[in-house]
Amino acid sequence: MTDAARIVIVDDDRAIRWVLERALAQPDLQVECFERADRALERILERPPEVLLTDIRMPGLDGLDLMARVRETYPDLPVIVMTAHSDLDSAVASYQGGAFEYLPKPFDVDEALALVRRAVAHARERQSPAAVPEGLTAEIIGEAPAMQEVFRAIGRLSQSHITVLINGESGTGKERVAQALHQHSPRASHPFIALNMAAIPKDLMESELFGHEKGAFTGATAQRRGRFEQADGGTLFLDEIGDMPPDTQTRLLRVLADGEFYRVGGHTSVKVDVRIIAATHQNLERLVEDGRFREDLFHRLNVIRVHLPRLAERREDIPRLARHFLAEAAKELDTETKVLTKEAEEHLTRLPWPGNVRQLENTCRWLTVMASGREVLVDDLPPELRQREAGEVSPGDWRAAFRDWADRALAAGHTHLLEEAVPDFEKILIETALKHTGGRKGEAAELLGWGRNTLTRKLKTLLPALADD
Ligand SMILES: Nc1ncnc2c1ncn2[C@@H]1O[C@H](COP(=O)(O)OP(=O)(O)OP(=O)(O)O)[C@@H](O)[C@H]1O
Repeated sequence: MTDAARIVIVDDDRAIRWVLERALAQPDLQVECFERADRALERILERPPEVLLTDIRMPGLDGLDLMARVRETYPDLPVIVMTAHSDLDSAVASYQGGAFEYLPKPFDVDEALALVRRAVAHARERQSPAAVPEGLTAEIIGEAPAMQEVFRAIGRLSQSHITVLINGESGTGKERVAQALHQHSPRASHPFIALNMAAIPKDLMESELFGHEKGAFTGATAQRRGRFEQADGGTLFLDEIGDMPPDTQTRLLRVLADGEFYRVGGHTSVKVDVRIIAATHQNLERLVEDGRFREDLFHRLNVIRVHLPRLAERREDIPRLARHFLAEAAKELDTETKVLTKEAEEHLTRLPWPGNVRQLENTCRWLTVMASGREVLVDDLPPELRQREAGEVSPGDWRAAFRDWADRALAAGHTHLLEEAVPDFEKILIETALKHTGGRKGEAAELLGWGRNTLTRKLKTLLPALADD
């Protein structure tokens, strides 16, 4: 078993500290409470915990200052903020890019415990490579020929500082390969910093990459080092590079050419030595053709290309990957490791896996929690995976695709998702029902389970071309 995870709690309210200390009194957690943020900061700098839980409003150093200070030294330390909603925006802005969770007050103790456990798992997954023995963070499973090709590339590139562009669908392991490239490079003892372009609001991107000076914009209360500076001597992994806005592309190109840049609002240039590994699931050539990605930047990044195959193109790896993820999930949840029956393993091997390795990993985590016995049967699989054979579209597929859409939309900063999704959802059902009834609306309403009047009303707003006037 791994050591107990250390959690630091900061709140000036004694009652909250008391409740949390009891809620988190678990064998796998070790809690330290602080009434004042300055004391907590001293402790954190002396010995960083796995997770920090902090209130925002406190006398003296407040939660925002505390996060800013912690972030300078431990940019990836997961922070859980306990606060009323009104303070959330400033909290997010001050910890932008770091792992961040939000626990609205008043909270439920089970919810707090679940959130802390998730943050611990996250912290352990992302522990800085420098602190973890080599090989452990980037173990890549792959015996399929397509993966052997990837390993050969990692080997060939191991002594180099060259820029690499990794291509592959979401969840195929691009970040993992980037980590492996870093760990097997001469830069291994320096930081590996990962940044996902799709997850950062556009207006914060430049400050995230290049840092800012105090007073550069509203909210810039202190000077901040950007990811480029943090990665000095090491590797900067730019995920979803296709989502980088044009202005930032221009700036990045200049940095790559000159090796120096200015912090936002700064007048002194900063010199860095950073290796770039970029990744995308998009077709960058097409983005260049469409004028959405700078051609010169594309050529700078596209020096060596590594392609990660979809999981469905390396099915032979599925059993080993599944065993590995089941063992990992058991360790993480401190429970026994589930074992797949031959039938379940064969079934998993035939599925289409649109979410690739990440979907398989999540499925294994799900099974570890949900399967009733130690042996996993086909019937234990989540319902949407039970029936599905490769290439066949089952009624459950849309849920996975839909979940994926919601994930991406949120990661890209969309809000009001229901307003976006519900009309499309209804439109698709109406169109399909009408197709089945040859356009007869009364019957279509029945198929949908609506009254005729409801359908008429919906058609007017959603599909005016089909509405009666
Ligand atoms: N070959 C592999 N062996 C073991 N674990 C893997 C492998 N490939 C991927 N994983 C795991 O699967 C998950 C998804 O991988 P990763 O985050 O690297 O994918 P990605 O292609 O960067 O995804 P995205 O484009 O969505 O960010 C991670 O938890 C990673 O550790």
